[in-house]
Amino acid sequence: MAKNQDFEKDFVKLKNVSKIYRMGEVEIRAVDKIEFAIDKGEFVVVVGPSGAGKTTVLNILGGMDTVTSGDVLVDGENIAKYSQRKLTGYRRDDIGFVFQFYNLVPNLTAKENVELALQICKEPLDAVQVLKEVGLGNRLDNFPAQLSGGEQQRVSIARALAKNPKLLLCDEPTGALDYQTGKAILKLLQDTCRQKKMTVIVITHNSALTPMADRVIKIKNGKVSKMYLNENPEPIENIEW
Ligand SMILES: Nc1ncnc2c1ncn2[C@@H]1O[C@H](COP(=O)(O)OP(=O)(O)OP(=O)(O)O)[C@@H](O)[C@H]1O
Repeated sequence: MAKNQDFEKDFVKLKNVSKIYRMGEVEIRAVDKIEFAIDKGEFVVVVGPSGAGKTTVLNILGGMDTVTSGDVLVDGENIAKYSQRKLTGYRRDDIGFVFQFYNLVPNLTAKENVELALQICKEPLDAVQVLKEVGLGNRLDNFPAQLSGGEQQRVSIARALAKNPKLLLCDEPTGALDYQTGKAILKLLQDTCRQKKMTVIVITHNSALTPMADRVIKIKNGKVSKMYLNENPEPIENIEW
């Protein structure tokens, strides 16, 4: 992968970021002075046990949650210092989110689900074009209930990609899918990263998936326990788990 150009380095950078939830007397450090950086166009896998803080980190990066302290730099902007109003714009224009459950609107077709999301963002791509790219060119007018789980997840990925986001954030995107379908979705995410030079961050609890990533970030107890780069990331097809 052609990297190491200065402008692509540290596209995302978390500096000394903490997120503390206070529940009465109890203090939960979901994220504890975490630090890491990601270059532009990388395919990143975030792994760690349940409760390690993975979702909290992703939600902070996506502007869905705020930090207790620390700095969150995305494309040179410190979003930790954003007002609520600026964060709303950031979520709308700069972030594509893919969740375990697809969150499609049941009474809208695949095409309408994507178009709906595009109504609120600044520089959207063409909904039909993106649906074709994710392999759904012949399912544009189907409702979610007429699509398989994998196809519904493709719609939700198209919905996120059509926003032309700076970051594509995926929280357990294959959690509700069977093995083969999950693999196909991960392949789509890896291919998208390569073809669109999109920065893609995928959370998983499955450490067998780490060879597919350019960068692996292991999180434990709200901190990075290990981070490394794979010189030669494996195509998903070659990974078995
Ligand atoms: N809104 C909240 N209020 C209180 N505690 C929270 C809240 N959100 C998360 N936590 C706590 O913060 C810690 C980290 O949670 P988080 O969901 O980020 O972990 P995770 O690594 O994504 O886990 P999982 O793989 O199970 O989803 C957990 O102990 C969790 O209970």
